Amino acid sequence: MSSHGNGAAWITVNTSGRLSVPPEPRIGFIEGDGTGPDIWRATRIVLEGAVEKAYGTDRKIHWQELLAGEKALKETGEWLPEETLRGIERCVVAIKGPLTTPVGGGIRSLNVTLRQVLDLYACVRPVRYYAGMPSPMKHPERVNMVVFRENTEDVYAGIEWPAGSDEAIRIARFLKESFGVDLPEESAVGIKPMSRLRTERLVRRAVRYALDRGLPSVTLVHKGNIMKFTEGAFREWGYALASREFADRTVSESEVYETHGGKPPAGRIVVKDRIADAMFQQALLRPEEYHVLATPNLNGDYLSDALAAQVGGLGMAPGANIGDRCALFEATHGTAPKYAGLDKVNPGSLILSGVMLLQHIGWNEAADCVERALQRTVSDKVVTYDLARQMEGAREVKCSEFAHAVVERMD
Ligand SMILES: NC(=O)C1=CN([C@@H]2O[C@H](COP(=O)(O)OP(=O)(O)OC[C@H]3O[C@@H](n4cnc5c(N)ncnc54)[C@H](OP(=O)(O)O)[C@@H]3O)[C@@H](O)[C@H]2O)C=CC1
Ligand SMILES: O=C(O)CCC(=O)C(=O)O
Ligand SMILES: [Mg+2]
Repeated sequence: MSSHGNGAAWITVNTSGRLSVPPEPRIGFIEGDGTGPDIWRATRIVLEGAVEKAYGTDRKIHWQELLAGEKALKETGEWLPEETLRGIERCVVAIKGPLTTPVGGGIRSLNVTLRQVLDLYACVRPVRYYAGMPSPMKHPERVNMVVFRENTEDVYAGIEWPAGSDEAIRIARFLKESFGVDLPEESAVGIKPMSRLRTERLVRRAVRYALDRGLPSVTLVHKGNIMKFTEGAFREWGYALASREFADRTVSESEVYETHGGKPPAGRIVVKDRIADAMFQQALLRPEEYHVLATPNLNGDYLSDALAAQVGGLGMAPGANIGDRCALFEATHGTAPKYAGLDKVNPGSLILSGVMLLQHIGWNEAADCVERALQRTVSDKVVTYDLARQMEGAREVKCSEFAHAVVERMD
């Protein structure tokens, strides 16, 4: 990893996770596959524009390129070089474009590997409405939720074997002999591990997030009626954690009705739970009742794209993978391969992930500058194809032109 720039310095993090950010931090970036290079170029223009606008020459980001995905394979022969993992740890804060994962076979997800290896256990995906965005909802402005998705276990742990493999046959035999469980012939087998400690640290982060921001509720989203000992346990562990560690700051929804006459006591957030299928319809019909959602990995993946669609689509859906030490910011969407290299897709999601990065390092003036300018750009109906096709009277611009339009609107 090269380092350059006279004042460039590393961000450091203490044992309680507090960052110390120099005026000219080195921040890692992975360009990504598919449309990644297009949206990264656009994002960089916007973030640099905002830092300059907010701080003049007093602050500056020194970007450190880290290789992953197709570019890494081409340049190093590896999909995810060790140097990249060490680079993210060294930088403490990094941002990435999307990386391709083949369906069915081939390499396992590099995105998931990054989260697991670096223990970035909370996938945080805020979903909010920017005025003027097209939406299939009557009241998209009522959607304002933050998804906290467990990022390291569940069916994403990658413990699975193909139908007919020696391992799948041995597991089927073991299940039959030990537990009398019959699997249909030629069954593929996957394992869904969900642990108490990993559930607790995710829910703890979600509750703290709600408390820090004065948000009214945290909802545990699970499929515990069917998967009783995994998703059902997520619910139980989540409630237990909230009442044990945040006893005087939280109240469960059932207590609200049973002992508080339907009104939560002042200063307490309500912890509630919803079964995942019901949560999708609640998000459409009663979104204003939900603020922070804490959920296992698979539910969180599905929910993030669905919620994004409610406020304008995957083009404006940011995210962060956060651990106790490092944070890696990335859009909710993938590589959108059919648009690769066309300078066409919406860089909004990665730009807003950059806003989350700026907030994470405490550069709130620059973060606000981007958000204001982005809002103005959308309000002026200067948008990429995805929004233009849903808007009356929009001016469709390319990905790079959108970035310049945002910078022009900075104050
Ligand atoms: N974190 C990551 O790096 C992720 C990686 N992936 C990977 O990405 C690859 C492609 O996945 P796929 O299922 O096609 O999902 P994608 O999210 O890449 O794309 C699906 C559709 O969403 C819309 N879309 C996505 N990004 C944008 C954008 N920036 N601006 C506007 N519209 C956008 C496009 O819709 P339309 O066709 O209507 O224009 C696109 O065809 C897979 O290999 C997958 O594994 C997927 C998710 C996350
Ligand atoms: O890793 C991938 O390719 C897909 C991951 C994904 O969809 C997500 O994290 O939202
Ligand atoms: Mg996804």
